[in-house]
Amino acid sequence: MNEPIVTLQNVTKRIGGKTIIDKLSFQVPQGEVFGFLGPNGAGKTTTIRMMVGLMSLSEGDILIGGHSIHTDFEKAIKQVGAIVENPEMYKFLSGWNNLVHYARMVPGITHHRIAEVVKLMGLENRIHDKVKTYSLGMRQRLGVAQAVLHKPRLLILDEPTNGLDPAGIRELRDYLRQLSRDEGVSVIVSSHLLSEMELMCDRVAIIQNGRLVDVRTTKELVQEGGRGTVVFEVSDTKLAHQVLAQKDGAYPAELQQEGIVLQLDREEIADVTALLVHAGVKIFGIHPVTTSLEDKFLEMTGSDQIA
Ligand SMILES: Nc1ncnc2c1ncn2[C@@H]1O[C@H](COP(=O)(O)OP(=O)(O)OP(=O)(O)O)[C@@H](O)[C@H]1O
Repeated sequence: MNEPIVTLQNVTKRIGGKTIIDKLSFQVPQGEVFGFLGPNGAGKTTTIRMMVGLMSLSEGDILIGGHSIHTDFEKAIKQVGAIVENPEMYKFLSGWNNLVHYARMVPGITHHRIAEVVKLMGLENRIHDKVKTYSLGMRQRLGVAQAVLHKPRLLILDEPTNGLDPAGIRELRDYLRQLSRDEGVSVIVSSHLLSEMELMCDRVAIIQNGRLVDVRTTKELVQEGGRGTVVFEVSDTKLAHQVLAQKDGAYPAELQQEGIVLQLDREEIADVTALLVHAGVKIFGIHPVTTSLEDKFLEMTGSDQIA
């Protein structure tokens, strides 16, 4: 693992005698897109507010680029760009003028740098239009552009995909990946949307009730996801059913209107496909019904609060 950009050490937050965050410890390696995943009320926003200095810690420490948020606050926070609540933009100004206005408050930001981030976030064609004419996705990207103007090493976005449609989510993901590649910035995004995290992140920390459940690469989570429901759309469902029935109950299949339905892990999907093709059954489609990350999440947290 690279040197971590963020280290949480036993981070605890109590409000009014209630423990909201309970001894949370994990590290975010540099250069990763890291997901902070948990059901509503798990404590994602509270943790992020502590990471960006908007809220004090009751106990523990957060190191950013090796600097303690307690003893070296200025140096720690200088390395962070963030969108915690909706980014405040002047809707009647252009995107460009919003960035120029913001840049006046931060020493050392040139017009050249503004143009650079505008290009990085794919806003160059519309940057001189008023923000009120922007789509939600464009406003989010303008917010990200603003947050990275000062070249932070770490970008933190709280629920950045809220309200975006799937196309907007994919677009944001691609721009964040590009930003991570081109500027070497590490990105932390929080979400309760598992399918998004799977697409967007290299690694995820899963939290529930203010406690860490697990930290895994999304690849590991998907591979370990266990069995999921898979629908095979085939030319002859009866023949397919017979072929699988001959395998001594190894592949119990249900016949449904849309095809045959089985509970399989990844390896078994390949085996069943080979069996059917070998028996002369045409396969028109193989559709996993739930993503394995979602199954894994339910298994880990026992929560039904997923999107
Ligand atoms: N200022 C506060 N006073 C009392 N309780 C609070 C305060 N802020 C947060 N909480 C509680 O702490 C818990 C965690 O809240 P938090 O907003 O961090 O969760 P979250 O994971 O970001 O959830 P969501 O996805 O709904 O935003 C919740 O039970 C919330 O009610």
